[in-house]
Amino acid sequence: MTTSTAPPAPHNRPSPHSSPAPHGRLGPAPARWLALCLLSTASTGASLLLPTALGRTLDLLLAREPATRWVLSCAALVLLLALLDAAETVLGGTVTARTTSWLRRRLTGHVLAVGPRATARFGPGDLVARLVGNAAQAGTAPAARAALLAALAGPVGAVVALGLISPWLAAVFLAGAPVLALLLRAFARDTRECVTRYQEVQGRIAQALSEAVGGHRTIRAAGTEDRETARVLRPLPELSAAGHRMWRVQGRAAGQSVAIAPLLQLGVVAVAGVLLARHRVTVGEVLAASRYALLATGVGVLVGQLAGLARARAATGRLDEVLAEPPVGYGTRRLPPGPGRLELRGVTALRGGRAVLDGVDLVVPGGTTLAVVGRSGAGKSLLAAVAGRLADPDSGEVLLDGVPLRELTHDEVRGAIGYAFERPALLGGTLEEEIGLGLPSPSPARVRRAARTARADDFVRRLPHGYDTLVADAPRSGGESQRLGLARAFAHGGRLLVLDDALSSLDTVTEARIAEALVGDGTHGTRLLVAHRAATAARADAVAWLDGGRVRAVGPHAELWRTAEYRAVFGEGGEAADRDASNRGPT
Ligand SMILES: Nc1ncnc2c1ncn2[C@@H]1O[C@H](COP(=O)(O)OP(=O)(O)OP(=O)(O)O)[C@@H](O)[C@H]1O
Repeated sequence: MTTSTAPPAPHNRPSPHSSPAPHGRLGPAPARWLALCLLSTASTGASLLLPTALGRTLDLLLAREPATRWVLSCAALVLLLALLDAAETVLGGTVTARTTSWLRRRLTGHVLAVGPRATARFGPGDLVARLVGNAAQAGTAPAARAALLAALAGPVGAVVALGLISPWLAAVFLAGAPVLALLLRAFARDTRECVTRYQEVQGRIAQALSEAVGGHRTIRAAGTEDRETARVLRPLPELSAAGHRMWRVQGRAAGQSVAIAPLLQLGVVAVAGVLLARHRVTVGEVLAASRYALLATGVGVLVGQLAGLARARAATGRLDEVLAEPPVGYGTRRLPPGPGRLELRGVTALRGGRAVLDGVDLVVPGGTTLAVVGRSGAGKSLLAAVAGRLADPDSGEVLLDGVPLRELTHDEVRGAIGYAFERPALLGGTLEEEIGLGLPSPSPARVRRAARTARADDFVRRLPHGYDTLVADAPRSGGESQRLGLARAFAHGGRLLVLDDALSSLDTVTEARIAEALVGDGTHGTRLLVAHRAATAARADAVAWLDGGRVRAVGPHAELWRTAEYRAVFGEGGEAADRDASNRGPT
């Protein structure tokens, strides 16, 4: 069974989910994001006005002049700050939630548009970690960016306000500002590095865990639970190291800012004191200057915002890696009417640097059945995948009724080709929905007819809710699952049906009945069967004998059977040699 994936099609066309361009910096709700920026900036503006208002109030009170208006202004500013803060929290949460949901939708669509190549490159566990954890972190990016803008506006505004009180005050602060700027830059860089590392290790743990969950029977049978736990958790020390480094970086930045910020504040207040003594500023202005100095050196706020943004950006980088994988491209052509003639012309497919299919030429006339046989690893599953455009060849062409599959639209190719696999993936609906999967409007009669042909109708009807039973509530054997997969393929009814080892778990009687129905009634179009049993091959109109990725011979089974090497493919019991069905995963 092929677990591999094809390299990108040489002439990909964009699909609805295809745009690999990284998402916009403003996220999916630019109006809300702008509103958030305005709110944050307004909040910063109000906090910048407050010291001036307080200073002015103090001056008036000291001069025993009426200050009611200014006292009320101060109260209004404090109230405004509280309201803006509440609005910011609500709007920030909304922007984050919308961005996260948008990213998850986009990533899910993209992963499915890329197909098995995405799973092969990242692994299912890591993909889930990116989709769940990293998408949530990346979703905070627009709100974090807005918060950082506002946090930066605070110190900038405070320096301007200091300059308005006295240029000397601004000069004192600006003398020390480069050190603060360098400190923040180094902090942002170091944080990003360790956060990226942290998230990458998390992804590896998730991947190992998903392998362990998928293989729990094997682990239990081998009694290797402890070893497996140790394997899943092996990256923990790396995770811990990255976490500790993150705290060290944060601690160092906080420590350095604690050392520098008070010095700067002290300098500003000292100069303000000198200016007061020389009657160049008022007492109220000294009060305002001391508060502006606090605002200007608000590195603590900036450090927090920067750390949040670094986390969000690192997560965004991990999502962008997935989004950069090109999706499968489709063409614009439709199929002409035809019997379902399948043609492979010089098909070569590389995997792991070697040609798993090597210049395969095959023609399956419309309405006939071709069995593909060969030893394990001969390339049968890859040939089945290429024939139904689940993978693209690296060179050569696959044509259905004379049209290259790559030139067909998505709906045309999926509507024309039905599939059944050794282990069908049943995706969580009712059995009726699962059998009708992919059909625009599957009628109950069509679903039941297909189930009867696949010998699935009996056991489905024995279930308490029959066809309405949810997949999760339908206990089934491997053979019963296969029959549901076959029913799905029969219900599909396209002009080409590809069965990739889809009869292997059936008892011989059931297999014989299904194969007879499939081959005999002529309603299933053209059929390509990957077969391990000699009896299945014998029922086909012709057999393609695959050996080491090449077609060794094509002909009726009875004719090929005269060759000892062909017989050896099926082994003594009539089954293909060297098979190890136990390692195959759901398809
Ligand atoms: N991504 C990959 N990287 C390297 N080799 C791969 C990859 N995918 C598949 N192969 C190899 O390609 C060969 C053909 O695989 P395929 O699944 O088509 O064999 P098969 O004939 O269907 O075997 P079986 O009868 O055991 O199912 C195998 O040797 C397999 O190891």
